[in-house]
Amino acid sequence: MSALSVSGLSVRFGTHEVLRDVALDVAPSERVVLFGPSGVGKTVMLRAIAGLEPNARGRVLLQGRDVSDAAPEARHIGVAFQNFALYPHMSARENIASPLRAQKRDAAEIARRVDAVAELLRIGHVLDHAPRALSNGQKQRTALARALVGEPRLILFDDPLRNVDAKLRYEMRIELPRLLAARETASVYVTQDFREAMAMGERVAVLLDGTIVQCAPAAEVYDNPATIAVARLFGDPPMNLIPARGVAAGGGCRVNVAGLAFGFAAASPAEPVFGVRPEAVTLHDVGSPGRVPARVLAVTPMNERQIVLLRLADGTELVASEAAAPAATELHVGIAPGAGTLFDAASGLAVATSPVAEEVSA
Ligand SMILES: Nc1ncnc2c1ncn2[C@@H]1O[C@H](COP(=O)(O)OP(=O)(O)OP(=O)(O)O)[C@@H](O)[C@H]1O
Repeated sequence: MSALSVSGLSVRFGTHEVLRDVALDVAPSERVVLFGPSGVGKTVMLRAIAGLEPNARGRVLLQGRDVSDAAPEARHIGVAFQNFALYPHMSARENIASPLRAQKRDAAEIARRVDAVAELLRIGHVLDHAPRALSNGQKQRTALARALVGEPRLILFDDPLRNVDAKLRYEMRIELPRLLAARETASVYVTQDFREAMAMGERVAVLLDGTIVQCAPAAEVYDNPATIAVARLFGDPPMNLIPARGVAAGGGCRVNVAGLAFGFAAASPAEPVFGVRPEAVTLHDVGSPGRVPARVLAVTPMNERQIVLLRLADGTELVASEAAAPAATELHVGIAPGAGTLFDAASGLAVATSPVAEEVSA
């Protein structure tokens, strides 16, 4: 039975429809990332699941139990927000204990569980501090401890690492999935950072224009984005999107992309666009069939990689991601075998993946 099952979720503020008939299922212990650009409705969706959004319509089931009309405290969901949301007048210990007090647990049990979760998150030594006397990292850990302490079956994370430094973010990307797995806790984790989505989510749900346009394992969203909009958002540098020409061939189509040709097992859309990740663009010193001449326009270092901007003979610009900067400025470009997605510019949808490279006929 799903840890969380959302269906028909709609939220409207006046004439602004933020969410439209959204559905999402989260399996027990599963980590799902809710990914999307700023203002798309990620926080609104979490608030609706938690019972904090009065404008929400639709059904929310937790372990099969319909909580659509239940008050937030009756849902037993852990929540961690990006701004920590600690009570300023309470110590870290009292903050962490607050969900247990709301559940009317006895004092001995509260003390035991707070100590255990504080030890897990390495904040045992600051439990008596007020939030203003905690570092940002300690505040974040206190907020996480509060979300975990009631041992909820589901935790909602609203971009919890947005306001913390790079070191803590890195630590938490490793620690948090371990912690959630050890406690068999399902989670919905909001972020607009695709790297965080890749690190935190077993599946990524991409929210755009009021609906979830793709919900799939993180690597699949990266390799095979369902729409051009997802391809533009998910990845940095983003996928190359190159207008192409397509003709029917065999049972599928043959697509010409800046002097290269690929066969896809689908009919050609009227306005084909060939998408390819920068990592799948290969650079070579010598030409051969399946390669086209290119000139290096710029090389920019990015996270240990070199981002190479290229111009092909027909004027197409393409980005490659390389381990080292190319030595020459005139070189030859190919596409890794099987890489590439065919999109339809008219609908914005992906229509085929896994192309077969073909010889270019004159
Ligand atoms: N109470 C409200 N009344 C009116 N509009 C609201 C209300 N709450 C949210 N909105 C609007 O709903 C939209 C979605 O907001 P939301 O905070 O969910 O975005 P988000 O995807 O979480 O963005 P970010 O990543 O920047 O946090 C925004 O346009 C916001 O202005």
